[in-house]
Amino acid sequence: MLTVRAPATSANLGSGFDVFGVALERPADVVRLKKADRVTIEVTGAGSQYIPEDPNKNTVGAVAEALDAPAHIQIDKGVRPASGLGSSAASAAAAAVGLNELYDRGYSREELVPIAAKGEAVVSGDAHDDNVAPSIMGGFTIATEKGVTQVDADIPLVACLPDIVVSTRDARNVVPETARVDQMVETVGNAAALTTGMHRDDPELVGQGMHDTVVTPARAKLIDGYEQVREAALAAGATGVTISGAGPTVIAACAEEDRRKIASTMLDAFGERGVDARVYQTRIGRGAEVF
Ligand SMILES: Nc1ncnc2c1ncn2[C@@H]1O[C@H](COP(=O)(O)OP(=O)(O)O)[C@@H](O)[C@H]1O
Ligand SMILES: N[C@@H](CCOP(=O)(O)O)C(=O)O
Repeated sequence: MLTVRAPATSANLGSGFDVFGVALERPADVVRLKKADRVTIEVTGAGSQYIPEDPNKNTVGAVAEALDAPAHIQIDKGVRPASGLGSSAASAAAAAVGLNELYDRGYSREELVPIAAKGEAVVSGDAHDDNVAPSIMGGFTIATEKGVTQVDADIPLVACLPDIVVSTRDARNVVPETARVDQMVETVGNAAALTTGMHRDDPELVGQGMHDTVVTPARAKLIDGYEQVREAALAAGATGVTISGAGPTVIAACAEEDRRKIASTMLDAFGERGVDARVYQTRIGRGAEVF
């Protein structure tokens, strides 16, 4: 029996749609794996009633198949599904890291990223790597077709999860098919600022780089109160605010000393719209850990 803790992640960070991602210090999924003749899955924890235990429908089933590694897989969800915090990816990342070790397959962390992404294809129809990459490798990741670049960044974050369900599949359907050249120019500038900010552990530069006028405005319509929460967080000192992944979580970058105030301000702003929410005061953290 092997236990793996794989962290929640925040993908996109505004300017890095389908490319950027960060591992969060908390929350996380804890997955226990035992060799078996066939794949069986058991799910407990946050939102487990909405997660299928059928290996053809759970992200870990696709990973076990890709690694030819049948096992009994117990998933204790710390990351609620359809949260924008890489819930489906956290389980897939844990399964990839755990089964690789259990069956001694010898893949590197980077090689496990496309394998774990096969799980994402099961739920969102697309094998995007931007959640599984940071959940497996930790820190800030840039995932492209050429592979993953990883930086051990340290930035304080607030992730505010409203009691709204937005499935990644639905949120991908509202992404505009085209962007203007001026939006492309702005996106390149913001993405470059964010990447430099990650290298320097600079929350100002990271926050500045989270601005996006292409994908975020289209998706904001799916999150009741998004604009109010964003403005409240910025007024409380956040250096940047955007939708985490496909939403509905709203994520803010900040200086350490402002984090607590920003967290309570975001909760209050959702509350004023009559939306219950929970908040994680967190920071960029490590990738999947095996116990
Ligand atoms: N191991 C898993 N953990 C979480 N969700 C899963 C898992 N396997 C399948 N799913 C399904 O994936 C969907 C949630 O994934 P997604 O919409 O990408 O949300 P998130 O942004 O939290 O990853 C739900 O329909 C859920 O039932
Ligand atoms: N790049 C993807 C990321 C989805 O993240 P999730 O945490 O909502 O699953 C997208 O924006 O569609």
